[in-house]
Amino acid sequence: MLRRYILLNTNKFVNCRHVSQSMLQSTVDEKSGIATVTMNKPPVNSLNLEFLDEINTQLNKLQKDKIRGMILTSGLQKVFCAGLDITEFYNPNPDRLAKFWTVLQDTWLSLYMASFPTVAVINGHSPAGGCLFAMSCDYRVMVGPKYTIGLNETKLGIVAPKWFQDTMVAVIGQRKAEVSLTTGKMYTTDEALQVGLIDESLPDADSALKKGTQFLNNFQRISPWAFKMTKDISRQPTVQWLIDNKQKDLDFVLKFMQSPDVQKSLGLYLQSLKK
Ligand SMILES: CCCCCCCCCCC/C=C/C(=O)SCCNC(=O)CCNC(=O)[C@H](O)C(C)(C)COP(=O)(O)OP(=O)(O)OC[C@H]1O[C@@H](n2cnc3c(N)ncnc32)[C@H](O)[C@@H]1OP(=O)(O)O
Repeated sequence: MLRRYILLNTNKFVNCRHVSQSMLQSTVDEKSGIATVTMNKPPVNSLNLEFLDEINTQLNKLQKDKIRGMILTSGLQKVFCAGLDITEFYNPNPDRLAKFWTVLQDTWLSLYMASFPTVAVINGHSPAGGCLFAMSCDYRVMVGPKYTIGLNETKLGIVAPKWFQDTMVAVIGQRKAEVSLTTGKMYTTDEALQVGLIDESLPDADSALKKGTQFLNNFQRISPWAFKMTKDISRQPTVQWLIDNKQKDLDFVLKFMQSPDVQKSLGLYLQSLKK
């Protein structure tokens, strides 16, 4: 559907195509070809099976539409994305858990290897899976100073899978990633900037969106083919393990998540969140 002059979260009217409207809003600026994909699943954009499926479908559609770049952001007040929906793991139905994990693997591959340049405008907290999504974009602009970002899995009594860990290593390096992962460190915006987990920190969402757009505009003078080949070569070592081990990764998660110790930790963590 083509709609002109719709209001974007920058409070500016722009010429754009409205692609979808549900838990995910996607608009494409017709002049620049840049899509803004806004996650809008209250209260915290937690990634459950249906939401992940919608994100993956949208990423594949944007790829087919040959957009020139994408900004991934949140429509919520103070959360970019709270990570994977923990209720998918707690007392799971094995069939649903298998579908959930498979869609997560596919969504990550679609985002990490997107043929177009991607920017995460991190306008709220971004733990665990939220941090994974941000790290999978080509550039990260975060609104500071009050939000946090990191892979906090050990704090839940669980383990970040190899491909989560490898994604962090690719962004901040082996040593910093190891300390960050083992301690389940959640970084403040300033700390994240210092360690290289984010590329820029801006005081408000509007300036962060502008900065993200500026980054994407760099690619107006770069051939999409040259961009994609370069990104493929750079990211291939990080994705190859999952491509070769999707079933093994899934089998491990199914077994791990059904173990009584892990269920106990998750139950306690869920309870602490409710408090
Ligand atoms: C050898 C190899 C082994 C490999 C084995 C692999 C095993 C699998 C690995 C799985 C990897 C997991 C990745 C993840 O992403 S797990 C999710 C981690 N996320 C978190 O810890 C975030 C928790 N949430 C928060 O910290 C806060 O909610 C947040 C800062 C994001 C926002 O705070 P705020 O005060 O705004 O909101 P509330 O805390 O009041 O939350 C509102 C309601 O939302 C519920 N909630 C929050 N987060 C989640 C979530 N991730 N999933 C489900 N539900 C969530 C929260 O309970 C509140 O609910 P109620 O309104 O009902 O109280």
